[in-house]
Order: sequence, then structure tokens, then C-alpha cells
Amino acid sequence: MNRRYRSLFFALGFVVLATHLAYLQAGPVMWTLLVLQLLAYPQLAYWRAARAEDSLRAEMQNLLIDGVLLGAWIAVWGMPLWISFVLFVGVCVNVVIFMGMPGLWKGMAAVGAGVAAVALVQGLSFRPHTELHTSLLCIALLTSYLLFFANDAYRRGVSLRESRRQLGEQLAEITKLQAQLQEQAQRDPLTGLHNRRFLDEALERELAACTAAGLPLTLVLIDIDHFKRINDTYGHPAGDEMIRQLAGLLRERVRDDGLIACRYGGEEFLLMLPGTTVAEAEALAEDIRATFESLRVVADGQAMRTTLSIGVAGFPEHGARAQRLVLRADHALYAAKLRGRNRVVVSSDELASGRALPAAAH
Ligand SMILES: Nc1nc2c(ncn2[C@@H]2O[C@H](COP(=O)(O)OP(=O)(O)OP(=O)(O)O)[C@@H](O)[C@H]2O)c(=O)[nH]1
Repeated sequence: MNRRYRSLFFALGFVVLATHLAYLQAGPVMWTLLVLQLLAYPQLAYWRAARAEDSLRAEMQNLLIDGVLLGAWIAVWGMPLWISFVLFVGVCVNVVIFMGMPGLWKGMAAVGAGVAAVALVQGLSFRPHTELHTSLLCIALLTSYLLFFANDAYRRGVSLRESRRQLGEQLAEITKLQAQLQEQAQRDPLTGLHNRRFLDEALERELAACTAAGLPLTLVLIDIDHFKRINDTYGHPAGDEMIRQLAGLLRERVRDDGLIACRYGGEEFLLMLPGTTVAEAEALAEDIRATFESLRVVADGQAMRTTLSIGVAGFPEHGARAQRLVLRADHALYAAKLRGRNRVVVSSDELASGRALPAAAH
């Protein structure tokens, strides 16, 4: 990951340090070592990190090895001021970039270790002078080094902002899809009405709200009469069309806020009417029944007609719990079927106990 920078700046450093070696009139051994250090070593360091199991960890170690080696060079040359400064700052900037401030101490220790190693072997000398052109090249090298990193930080910042923007967009898309999925999970695909799962939750919620507000809530359970016969006579797609037509009619009648029409089962629909009394709901149910009775449903060129049986039960008269209310509406619907269909029946205590049902119902 650091190969480009290390190779580039060691190569530039070679130009700078070569001028100092020329000034020192260094022999071939020193030149060979410098070539190995500045031109061959970066490739070796990359090779080592690339082959390591944990490349990042190996590269961190490479940074410290850089520090030790450059520290040794500083000591070998008698600590020429500008060169020492540039190499020391270079090592420190590198370790801070890759390890943060805790890395600074490690970097300084590495340079110190290089200096100490040379001091042990050959003792320390102090020759701070560099030629003017070497000093100027040092300044240029350090400046370009820092500018390179600054530009890199800028580019990383830009790409980070771009990634954040893309992530934000993806998150918004996911949130939208989640909302769509949730909505679909609560809808019946044939009619687009809410499904039973949605209603079961909504009913608990609305019942609690109506109880707290002292408002009535009425359920209207609607079932298509002789629907099996419709399917058998006209075909299943025609039956579907009839279900859709009834759904359309119900949707039209419960357009007000808070009133909900749902497909409760195959050919069974439930209206939840918060704030509506049993008498109001009964009138609405009667209107729906009469409208549907006169409706000619056309599917595949065939006109069909049938009727609805409807049961009505309301809070607080017929119960205070959701399940109880649905059961009471179901009993009333059952009574409507038994009394000859095509009618609206309101729940009563007799119906709930089974006393008001014809013998066939027992
Ligand atoms: N076309 C169609 N038919 C359905 C759908 N869901 C349920 N059904 C059919 O609805 C019919 C309901 O039949 P039954 O429960 O016997 O009721 P019914 O024939 O209406 O008789 P009553 O309710 O007593 O008047 C069954 O034949 C189901 O196959 C659907 O989505 N589309």
C-alpha cells in the first residue's frame, strides 16, 4: 500500500543524498550501500509486506525499519543538519499517517535505534554542514513530500464524502424498499385492500384509542353469497372479478379517515369503523348490500349477479376486546346466512349464545 510513496521519495532522496555523497567524496562501498538502500530496499519492503499474512502489520513494521535504517545513515554521515531534519521529519510523518500519534514515539525510537547502532559500532561524529544546493534540494524534497501527502489526504476526503453520499442514497433506497415491502405485506394482492394481518393489528390499536376517547367502534363482516356457485358456473377468473368489484365498492364507502376495509378471507371482507355507532354501521351495511345486489358484474362477456350476507357488531355494546367483537360479527353473519342470506344482521346476546339461531345452526 505504501510502495508508490516509498519508491518515489526514496528515489528523489537518492538525488539529494547523492549530492552529499559527492561532497563527502564517498567511496564505491558507500555509493553501493546508498543505491541498495534507496532504490532496492523499497521494492524489498513491498515484497515483504505483500507476502505477509497480515500485510498491514508488515507494512507498519516496514515503517519502523525505514526509521532504523535512515537513523543509521544520519549517524554514518555525522548528522548533517538539513539531511537529518528531512529524513527525521519524513519518518515521523509516515508513522503518524499510518499509526496516529502513538506511532510518533515508535518512529522516533526507531530513528534513535539506528543512530545508537552506528554509535556503538563506530562512535558518533558531528558534521552538520551540507552544500547549499544539497540544503535547497532537502527543502524541495520535504516540501514536495508534504504536499504529496496533503493532496492524498484531500483526495481521500473527497472520496470519503462521495462514499458517504452514495451510502446515504443507498440507505434511502433501502428504507423506501423496506416501506414498500411492509406495505405489500399488509395488502391483499388481488384487491389492493389491507389484509387480515394488518387489520388484526389495526383493530387492537383503534379499539384502544376508541376506548380511551370514549368513542364507539363497529365491525361489519361481509360475505359473498353462493360464491362457490359463481366460481363453478363462470370460472375462477370471473369469481376474482367479482371480488375486485366488491372491494372497489367497499373502498368507495369507507373513504373517510380511519375507516378501513380489508379482505378478511377468500370471499369475506371486514370493515373497521372507528367512531361509528352500530346503527350508523348497520345503515352503511344495508346500503352496501343493496348496491351490490343490483350490481351486474361482467367478466369475459358474462354478466353475474349475487348478494351479500353481513354481520355487524360494535364496541361497547357487543364486547370490549378485538377477538370478541370479530366473533360477535361472525355470529351475526352466520345468522344472516341461516336466515336466507342477502341481509344484514346486527349481533345480539341471543345470537351470541346461539339461542336465536335456527335449529340447523346448532
Ligand atoms: N375466484 C376466487 N374464489 C375464491 C377465492 N378465495 C376463495 N374462493 C372460493 O370461494 C368459495 C367459498 O365457498 P363457500 O365457503 O362454500 O361459500 P359460498 O359458496 O359463498 O356459500 P355461502 O357463503 O354459504 O353463501 C370457495 O369455492 C373458494 O374456492 C379467490 O380469491 N378467488
